Amino acid sequence: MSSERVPVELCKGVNGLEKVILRDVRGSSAEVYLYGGHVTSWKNDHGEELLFVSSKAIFKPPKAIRGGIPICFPQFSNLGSLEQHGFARNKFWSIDTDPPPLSTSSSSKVHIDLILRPSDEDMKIWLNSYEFRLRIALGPGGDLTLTSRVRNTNTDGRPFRFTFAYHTYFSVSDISEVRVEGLETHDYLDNLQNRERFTEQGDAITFESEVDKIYLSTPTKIAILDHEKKRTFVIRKDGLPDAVVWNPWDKKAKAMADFVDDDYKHMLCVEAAAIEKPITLKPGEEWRGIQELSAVPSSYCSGQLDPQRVLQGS
Ligand SMILES: O=P(O)(O)OC[C@H]1O[C@@H](O)[C@H](O)[C@@H](O)[C@@H]1O
Repeated sequence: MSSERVPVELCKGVNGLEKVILRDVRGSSAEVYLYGGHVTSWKNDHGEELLFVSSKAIFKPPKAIRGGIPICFPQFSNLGSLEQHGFARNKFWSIDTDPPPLSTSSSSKVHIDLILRPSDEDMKIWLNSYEFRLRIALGPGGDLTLTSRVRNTNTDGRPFRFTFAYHTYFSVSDISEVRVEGLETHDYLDNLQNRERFTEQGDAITFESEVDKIYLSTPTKIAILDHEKKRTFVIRKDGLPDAVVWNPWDKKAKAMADFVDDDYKHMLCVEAAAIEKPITLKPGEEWRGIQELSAVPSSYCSGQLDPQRVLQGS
């Protein structure tokens, strides 16, 4: 069998870091680095890359990889005493060879299960014992599903709390041509204005300057319409009420060492998250957060993209 057709392959990526390649028979694929449990590539069956990863991304611990899907856990942003976005994105995860069964359709798809457990050193920083299981599954239509299961394994009866985000960087043709549907009329905390609370207008979200907002209690479906590419990303989420929308724009882009000055034009982060109400788990309890991504050709209606068909369709 040629290596092209192996559905799950463990190999070396940038700087010799281990990565897993998932390949579906129809041609779509995904790549996951064990460093960070970090998805760095998701391609459709035409081989087109759907995620953004900066050409200046630093694939070297302890820096998180700039792009793809970093996992923010157990802290989103600086909302706590841990490092920015928590530590999961710069830990080495392991392949979970015997995960507890997941009663979802992902078992029949090409998938890989990863696990993160704290080392003794880690437990000095976050004083909790946990098991974080991450399944990455690629469907026959090219859809990519990430399922996180976090279990409290503290032996002294203590509960713990955490916040979480799938910090997904979508690849877009030109940020000025992009609209996000599904967040209009929802409340958000503006990270650029001391996290003050506002209500979004009734129109789709478009981009002409830096955006860094945490939308609260959002619908389970959000669409990103890329007018120029005639492509729509659909995000379906479960267990993740909030959604962060981030684009650093030109000034912040220049200030980031692992980002090309123009990169902001070609990416948009829409992050399925649990932030406003942190998740609390007692020992033995488990939380699940699921994000399913699909990319579909956009349909047109009187020259306009027709997001309703995407949002209301199955
Ligand atoms: O540079 P980092 O740590 O990957 O964070 C990138 C951005 O991540 C977003 O989720 C935050 O809302 C932003 O405030 C932050 O700047």
